[in-house]
Amino acid sequence: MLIVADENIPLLDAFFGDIGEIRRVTGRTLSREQVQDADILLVRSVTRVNRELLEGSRVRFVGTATIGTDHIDLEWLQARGIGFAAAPGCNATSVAEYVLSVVSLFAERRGLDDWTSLTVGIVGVGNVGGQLAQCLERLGFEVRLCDPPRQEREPGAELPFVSLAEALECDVVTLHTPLTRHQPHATWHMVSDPELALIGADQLLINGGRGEVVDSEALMRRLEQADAPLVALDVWEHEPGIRPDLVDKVWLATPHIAGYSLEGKMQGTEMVYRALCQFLGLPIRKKAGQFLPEPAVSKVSFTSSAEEDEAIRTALRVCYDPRRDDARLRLAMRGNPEQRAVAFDRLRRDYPVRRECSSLKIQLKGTSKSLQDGFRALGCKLKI
Ligand SMILES: NC(=O)C1=CN([C@@H]2O[C@H](COP(=O)(O)OP(=O)(O)OC[C@H]3O[C@@H](n4cnc5c(N)ncnc54)[C@H](O)[C@@H]3O)[C@@H](O)[C@H]2O)C=CC1
Ligand SMILES: O=C(O)C(=O)[C@H](O)COP(=O)(O)O
Repeated sequence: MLIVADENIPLLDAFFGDIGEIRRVTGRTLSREQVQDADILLVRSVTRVNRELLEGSRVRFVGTATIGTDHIDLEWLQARGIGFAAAPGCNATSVAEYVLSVVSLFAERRGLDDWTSLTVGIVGVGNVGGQLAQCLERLGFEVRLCDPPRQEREPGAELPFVSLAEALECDVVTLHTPLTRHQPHATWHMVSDPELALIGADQLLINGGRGEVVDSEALMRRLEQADAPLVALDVWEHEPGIRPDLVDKVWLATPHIAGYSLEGKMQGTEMVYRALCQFLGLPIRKKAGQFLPEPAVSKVSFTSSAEEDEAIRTALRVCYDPRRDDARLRLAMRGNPEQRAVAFDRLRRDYPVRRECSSLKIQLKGTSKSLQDGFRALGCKLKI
């Protein structure tokens, strides 16, 4: 059995080595010829999987080790009877930690002692938005949730949903919707001139979903105005050929790596492995956890002198500080368009190991219950 797989999927040999022969390919440039004789195709978000790629091939199962599926023509796969699996929720914790870290930097920039005084509007309350909301609420933030499809599906739900306009009133607005083009709730360019006009200079807009959810022409126009909001973009229209002038204008610019914790990537591989085993009728013998290495930083201690917010933010940034990715992306924006696109993908391919807060043991001596609860909200292991 031939498995054609994106070389950026971690642990390919460990998970799939005894299922078939693996041919590693560059996901961005995968061609019909490379996939023609494959039985199984494993991709990440950069490969468009559709009729143009697969017509006439032997492929009978496609797996994407990602949450998003906007790069896959699901209808065509279904019509052809080709098996499919994605990895819902695999890197939701990683994205939530990215957002928390960005919010912590924003609070510092605003000179806030208490970062939980910020209100946070979450647009798209699925695996990522839901996990983020839960964590923020446990930390003491006021959170507003906007998810019209869920609001319709769950009319009697306990969760109070708000409109997009109401979410846009929050100090921080963070986008976690999939990219969709079908009405009534299409997200393509969901945030354009009218929506951007609703957020002002003391607010922060984060996009951790898909680049095309925000109209980048409109965003450029808004960022040229004196009362423009701060913007943190992890995802961009037209990746990898993103606009350097937009990178210049946004406050925090990262190369679509919010979900790039090692745990998140490895879980993505495991989920596709499990689905493939089911598809082929094979026993499931492996788990991502068995391959997780020891983290570089495993323990952090705080004493009774620790200031609560400060301690939480320190631990968060031990795991992930987006400023390093921001600096690297800005450097990568030198050169001509082709060089910039290559540099964008290289940053993602050669991404350093990043671990989630759950990899961190927090030692607390004489600290308050609320600080302990804060670390629990982050998923850290506690030693009290
Ligand atoms: N930046 C990154 O590295 C990553 C980005 N993503 C992106 O984040 C997206 C969300 O991920 P999950 O939460 O796991 O997906 P999910 O499918 O669990 O949740 C998405 C939520 O968005 C809601 N939604 C759909 N249309 C909406 C609209 N017009 N307005 C408001 N809400 C709407 C849905 O009802 C759903 O509850 C993915 O589809 C993917 O595109 C995911 C992982 C990593
Ligand atoms: O899971 C998703 O959806 C994502 O956006 C991934 O984190 C993107 O990673 P790549 O598939 O582009 O490596």
